[in-house]
Amino acid sequence: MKQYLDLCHRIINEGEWVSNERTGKRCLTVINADLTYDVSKGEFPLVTTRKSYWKSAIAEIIGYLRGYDSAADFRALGTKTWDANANENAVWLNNPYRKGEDDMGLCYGAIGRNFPKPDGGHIDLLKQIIDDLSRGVDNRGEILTFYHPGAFHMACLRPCMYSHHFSLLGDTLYLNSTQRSCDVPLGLNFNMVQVYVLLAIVAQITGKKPGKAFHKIVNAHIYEDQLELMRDVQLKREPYPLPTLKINPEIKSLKDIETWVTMDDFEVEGYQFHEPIAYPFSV
Ligand SMILES: Nc1nc(=O)c2c([nH]1)NC[C@@H]1CN(c3ccc(C(=O)N[C@@H](CCC(=O)O)C(=O)O)cc3)CN21
Ligand SMILES: O=c1ccn([C@H]2C[C@H](O)[C@@H](COP(=O)(O)O)O2)c(=O)[nH]1
Repeated sequence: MKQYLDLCHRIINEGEWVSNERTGKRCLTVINADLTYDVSKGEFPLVTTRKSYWKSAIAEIIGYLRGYDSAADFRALGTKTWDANANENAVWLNNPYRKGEDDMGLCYGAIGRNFPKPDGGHIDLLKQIIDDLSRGVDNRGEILTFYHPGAFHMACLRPCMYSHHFSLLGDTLYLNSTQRSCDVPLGLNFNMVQVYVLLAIVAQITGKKPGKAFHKIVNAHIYEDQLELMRDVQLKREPYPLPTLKINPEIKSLKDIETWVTMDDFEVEGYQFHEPIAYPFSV
C-alpha cells in the first residue's frame, strides 16, 4: 500500500502534464515505477484508502487467462470493466473488424492463448509455460505476451499489462510483469491485485512455491479529472493493515481455471477500507 501511495505522491509532486490524443484528456505523468509484492509472505497489495473491487480485478485476469474476447464473458465472470471499451468508443464502434456488441477484438488472452505464427498456425503461450513449469523447466523465456503490434488495428485497445515473464529458482516461482500505460487511480488498483494473483495461482497449479512478483510500470498517469479526488480525498486518508487472499486449494490445473473456477473460489480476509471513491473513467 505504501508503494502505491508513494507513486501517487510522486506523480502529484513531480509529474508533467501530457495531452493524450486517444482520450482527449491531459494526464499528469511520470515515467517508470517498480513495485514488488512478496507473495511468499502473503502481502496482498489491496488498496485500503478506498473500497477496492477486488473480485472485479480477479475476474479480469481469469478472463485473460481463458482467452476471452467478449465483454459479455467478462460480465458473466463478474466484471463490467470491459463494457465501455467494447461498446462506447467511437473509433472501435466504426472499426470494420468489430464483430458486434461486446466484441473486444484481438487483445489480451485472445492473443496470448492463440498467438499467430508467421509461418502459419498459432501457439498457446500459457499452456506451454504451465507445462514447462510443472516439469520444473524454466527455459529463460517463459513469457506470456499479449503484445502483437500486427493485431492492434483489430482490437478495441492495446494491452496495458502486456507481458508476464515467469522464472524458477529451485522450486520457487517468480514473476516479472510489465505494463506500458497505467491509469493509477483506477487501473493500478486492479493491476496490483492481478500481478499478485497471477503468481499465486500459477505457483499453485504448477506445484511451486510462490516467491516475489515484480511489477514494472512505464507510463504512470493520473487523468486531469481524477486529480482533485486523488490529491484532496484519497491521499488525505490513513491506510489500514493489508488483508490476506485465500485461493481455493482445489484449483490444481489450467483446465480447472478454464472450466469451473468462479469468483467464489477467492476470499479476502481482514479487509478494512475507507469509503468508496468513484473516479471518472476515460474511454
Ligand atoms: N482509462 C482506462 N483505465 C483503465 O484502468 C482501463 C481502461 N481504461 N480500459 C481497459 C481496462 C478496464 N479496466 C478498468 C475499467 C473500469 C474500472 C472501474 O470502473 N473501476 C471502478 C469500479 C469497479 C467495479 O465496480 O467493479 C473502481 O472504483 O475501481 C477499473 C478498471 C482497466 N482498464
Ligand atoms: O489493465 C489496465 C488496462 C488499462 N489501463 C489504462 C491505462 C490507460 O489510461 C488506458 C489505456 O489507454 P492507452 O491510450 O491505450 O494507453 O487504460 C490500466 O491502467 N490498466
